[in-house]
Amino acid sequence: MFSYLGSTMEKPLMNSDAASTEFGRRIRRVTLEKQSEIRIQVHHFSPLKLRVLDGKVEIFGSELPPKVWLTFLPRQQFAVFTWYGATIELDGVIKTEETSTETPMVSYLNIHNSLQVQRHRVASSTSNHVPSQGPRVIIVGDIDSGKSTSAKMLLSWAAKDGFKPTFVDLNIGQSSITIPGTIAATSIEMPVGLVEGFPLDNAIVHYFGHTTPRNNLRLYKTLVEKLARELEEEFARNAESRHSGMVIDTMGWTHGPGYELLVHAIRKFNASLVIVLGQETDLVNDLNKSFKFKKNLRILNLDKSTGVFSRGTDFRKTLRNNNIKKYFHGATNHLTAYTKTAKFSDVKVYRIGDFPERRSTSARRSYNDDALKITSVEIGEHLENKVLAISYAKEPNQIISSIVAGFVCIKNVDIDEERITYISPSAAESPSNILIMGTLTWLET
Ligand SMILES: Nc1ncnc2c1ncn2[C@@H]1O[C@H](COP(=O)(O)OP(=O)(O)OP(=O)(O)O)[C@@H](O)[C@H]1O
Repeated sequence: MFSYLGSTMEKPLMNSDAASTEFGRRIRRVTLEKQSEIRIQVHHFSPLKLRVLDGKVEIFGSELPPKVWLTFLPRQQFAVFTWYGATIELDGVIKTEETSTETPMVSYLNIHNSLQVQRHRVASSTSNHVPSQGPRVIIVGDIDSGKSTSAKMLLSWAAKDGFKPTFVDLNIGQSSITIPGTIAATSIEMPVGLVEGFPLDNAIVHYFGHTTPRNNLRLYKTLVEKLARELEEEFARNAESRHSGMVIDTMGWTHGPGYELLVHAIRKFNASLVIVLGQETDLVNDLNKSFKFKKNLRILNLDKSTGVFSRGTDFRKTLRNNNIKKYFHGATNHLTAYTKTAKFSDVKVYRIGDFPERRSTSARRSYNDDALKITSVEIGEHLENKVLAISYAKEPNQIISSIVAGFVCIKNVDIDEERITYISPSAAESPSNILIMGTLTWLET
């Protein structure tokens, strides 16, 4: 399990009096009618505070506590939705805002209700005719079609109703559980945190090391298969998780090799429901053809919410950087990472497969004989700013089959002194000296 996190030092808090003086001046009240939502994009450089004055509201399936001021991060994009009407207060600068009664929430809730019926049926059945497996939902669609958001909703609603579904995150470009470039799963026991996000301490994490599967399609598939087997083993031991099923988030790559990866994931996780988001007639037809003979697989096409934000390349890059920053410094940047040093001889760095260290389309290789080859990497300045995973492998040949304990980021490589300086979120000694290198880098700003 994911152990190498969580003991980071708390930064001293800022004086909050000054903030609260300013705070009173900008408060704005918004009344939401029933089944409507306010869609908000927080300003890029300052946070937003929000509280519920009256009624019940939820953000992507997580209910907000009444009367408590909650802080949302710069750039955060979300919708505050109410089923029966509510009044909220906002304090801070908003980049964009829109209120709408046109939401797909009723259709999402209908899906949740049908999943709950299945969960209750498998949990209470003693009959051999009823499968003991809870629903396995995989959400597919174009980029920015709302896949991660709808996954969050289905998971949070299930957790609120007492189940413990497993969230499987295959979206290496915009990972939700931990840093980008990971293929991971975690059990959801309570609605997903509005700012903190998904629980990390019991997550099963594999490091792919790249933000696009094109760098090594074979490795991507291998790690997906590995994770699927690990979850089957977990479900065999744990009836509660098995009955609760899983919700799988995927990448927005739905054509060519991207489509093959979707089909592969649907098969390996033995999905029972594919939700296709958006106007994707071709994708739905292709999936229907590919799974013509798969019994017990439903393919459902749902509208994409008009509230989903489209995010450009630069914004996505910033989100990836923020995600890595969150790992080292906490969701609200309130933690200080530990700076450590190690002798070259104390660490062993490996790479999986053959990939260009810098981005170059022409040099990309995706499916070759070397795709799963483990090679030792010479320590040098090229490692500066690289994010490396700490593998639980005891030997290099176990690297692909092992999960990772966490990540470090190399800050400096001193060739003369043969020492590296790196940051880590944990004061504890690293559980292993085997590190995995991909193309993921992070430059702290
Ligand atoms: N109804 C909504 N109102 C406001 N913002 C929303 C709404 N639904 C989704 N969003 C925001 O839109 C952005 C894109 O949504 P989401 O991450 O769910 O899409 P995705 O299909 O998973 O994207 P990708 O494939 O690129 O990972 C996110 O920032 C999300 O918080």
